[in-house]
Amino acid sequence: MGEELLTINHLHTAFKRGTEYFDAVDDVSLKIHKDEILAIVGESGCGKTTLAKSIIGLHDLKRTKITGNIKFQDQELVGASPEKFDQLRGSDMGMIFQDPLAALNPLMRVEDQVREVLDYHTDYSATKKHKIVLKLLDQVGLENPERVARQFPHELSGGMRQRIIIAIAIACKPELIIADEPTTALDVTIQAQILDLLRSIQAQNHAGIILITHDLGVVADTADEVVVMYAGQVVERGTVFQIFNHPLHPYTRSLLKSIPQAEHEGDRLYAIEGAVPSLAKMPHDGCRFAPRIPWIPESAHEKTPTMHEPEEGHYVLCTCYQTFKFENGEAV
Ligand SMILES: Nc1ncnc2c1ncn2[C@@H]1O[C@H](COP(=O)(O)OP(=O)(O)OP(=O)(O)O)[C@@H](O)[C@H]1O
Repeated sequence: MGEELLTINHLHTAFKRGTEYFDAVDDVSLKIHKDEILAIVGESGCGKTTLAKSIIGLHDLKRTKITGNIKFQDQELVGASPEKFDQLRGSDMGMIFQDPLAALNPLMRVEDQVREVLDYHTDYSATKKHKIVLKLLDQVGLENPERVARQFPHELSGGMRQRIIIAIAIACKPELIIADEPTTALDVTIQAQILDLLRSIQAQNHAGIILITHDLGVVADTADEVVVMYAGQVVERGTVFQIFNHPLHPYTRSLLKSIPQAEHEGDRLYAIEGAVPSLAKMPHDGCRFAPRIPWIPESAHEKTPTMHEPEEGHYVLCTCYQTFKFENGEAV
């Protein structure tokens, strides 16, 4: 494992609604190392994007309260100044978001958009920047970089646009890349290519990558470590092998069951009953997943759930992971 890159301890990110603050990220702790892809998974509304934005300093601090610690390299990011984040974003930290069209400027040619980040963070000559832009476009798998550099975003396919976003994100060789649903807007074949690209960038640049997704299917052969979030909390974390081969928390078990399987094509897809509670309705006591697994008796949950480590490096919140129900002879 590479050296530690980012360590988050007891992070709370709360949004102001009226006069009250509500935690969208509630006591999250995790670590990412260099050379590692850490996937953060969970349904929509579990707090994944809120967590990512806390790391890269994109919250409006007039309406958001962040407490706890985010240590990146040797710097504390909770409470860091906007200038500090401006300096980190694009240089030490790269970002890739879901919708490449929204992230690109429709009126600027590709070359100008990729070069912008070099203009901001380096004092290279124009010729050197031009060379770097072409090299980056080639590195992200775009054929004919000279031509692509002259094009506008609307002239490119969705997959090509996402490659441009990745080129911008890696332009300054960041130590940490945060990719928030980088493949959600793309079709399945392109999805696989973009994930391959992220993996090869990680291998070449030795970066740490945080891959945020609601889809456990994309995690299986991309990630090294997995963090499962539910209702603002980490409910399970472990290596990709542990999470896929020995999932513990009933939420993780349900997420895995809801991945479409080729051999069950045509069967009804498993869906987790109920929905993630909204911030205002978030229960503060007990296991937050309990209302969605009524078959697990109350006595199986902890009143105040704690993190357990039933096997080395594999963590799970609440004792309810020890209870299973059997459906068609299968434990769920
Ligand atoms: N700026 C904001 N102000 C108030 N509430 C917010 C804000 N951003 C997110 N929330 C709320 O915080 C909770 C977590 O949202 P978040 O977007 O982090 O979840 P997510 O897991 O990333 O979901 P998605 O995959 O849909 O982006 C949700 O209840 C959401 O409504």
